[in-house]
Amino acid sequence: MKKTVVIIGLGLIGGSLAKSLHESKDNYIIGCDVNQHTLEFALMNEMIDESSSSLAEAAKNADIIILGTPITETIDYMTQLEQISFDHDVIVTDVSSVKKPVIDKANTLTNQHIQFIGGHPMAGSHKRGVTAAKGHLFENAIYVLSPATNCPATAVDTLEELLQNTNSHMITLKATEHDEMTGVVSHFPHLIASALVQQAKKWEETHEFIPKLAAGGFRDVTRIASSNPELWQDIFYHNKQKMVRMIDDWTHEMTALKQMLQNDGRTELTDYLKQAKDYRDGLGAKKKGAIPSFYDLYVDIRDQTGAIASVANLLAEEEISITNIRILEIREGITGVLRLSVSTKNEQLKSQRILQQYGYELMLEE
Ligand SMILES: NC(=O)c1ccc[n+]([C@@H]2O[C@H](COP(=O)([O-])OP(=O)(O)OC[C@H]3O[C@@H](n4cnc5c(N)ncnc54)[C@H](O)[C@@H]3O)[C@@H](O)[C@H]2O)c1
Ligand SMILES: O=C(O)C(=O)C[C@]1(C(=O)O)C=C[C@@H](O)C=C1
Repeated sequence: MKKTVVIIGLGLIGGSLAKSLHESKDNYIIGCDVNQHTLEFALMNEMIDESSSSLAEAAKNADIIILGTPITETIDYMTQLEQISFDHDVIVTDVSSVKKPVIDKANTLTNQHIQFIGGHPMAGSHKRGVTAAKGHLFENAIYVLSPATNCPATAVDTLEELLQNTNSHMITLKATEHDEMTGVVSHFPHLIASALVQQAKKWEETHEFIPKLAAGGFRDVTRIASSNPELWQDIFYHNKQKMVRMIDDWTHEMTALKQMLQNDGRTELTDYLKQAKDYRDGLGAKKKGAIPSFYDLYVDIRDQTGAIASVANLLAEEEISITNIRILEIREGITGVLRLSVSTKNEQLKSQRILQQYGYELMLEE
């Protein structure tokens, strides 16, 4: 029997979920959003079967409700859902980047029909809104689930079954450990990226050529500073204790680096950089466990029309599937670097052989 899935908030994440869930004919998707254009876009692009402006109406018939809204709105919606008289059990999940405040709220709900499971797909982008949504956004990504205290295991099974459509890897984490870990590898880096951009902006006051020198390195490390400011202040706010602790850690780290420089500690500094490099290089090399492997190739390409398509076509002809593609640096008139990711070592080596045959210069990274 078809499952009725209500998605509230059809932006980048809610819209991407709508797209991937709608691909299965087993789901009937009802979309709700404060933005009328978003609903029209979602209907027109067949991301949803029906739109609704009434949460109560839509929720009544739902088997599963997904809150795809910013965290503060998600918590408000949980209060509203609590008031609805359901005549059957309904699974409610969210996609918020911070889990503790959401799970704390879920644990206070007394509506016996609500089975709450916190959710967080670990994929996204600096873009926002329904037009940025992609059906394959969560492919190979980690999807964290954090069930509320009284949530039955059968509800988790049902949600996992639904989310199979996303082709993500689901893992269960406690809210606090989730927030600590995402604090380190997601939230804090966003804060630092914005701080780096602010620093460059200040230096530009006395060095106006700075933006022209901002090449691959600066662009790589600050891409996420282009994310939605309202959304990110909400994430920082809801994870503020962890953020404050990480700012202290960071200050300590910077002080240590400052001392190395002031003391001419070149060996110490090399060791520090080497340790960081080894750890960073090892991130993609996990052979087992929940984190999928990615094998990267860095290909030199020229700044000319069709350069990327040529590389992609050569690999497609050999049925090598590219799991990620990124231009790291292209400057007018000279070569740039294309980073391609594939899923296995074999595919990486095969890609290397094919591209070298066609004269491409490249480098491999595991
Ligand atoms: N952006 C990311 O990379 C990312 C990744 C994983 C999880 N998340 C989480 O996903 C959630 C949504 O983020 P996003 O990036 O999709 O944002 P977004 O701005 O792209 O989408 C939010 C959507 O919610 C709608 N909305 C806002 N308030 C609403 C309300 N009161 N009622 C109904 N609709 C409302 C907006 O109109 C918009 O369509 C956040 O909780 C965020 O923490 C974001
Ligand atoms: O790729 C990006 O731009 C993201 O910021 C995605 C990202 C991340 O930090 O990795 C951002 C927030 C999330 O909650 C999950 C994923």
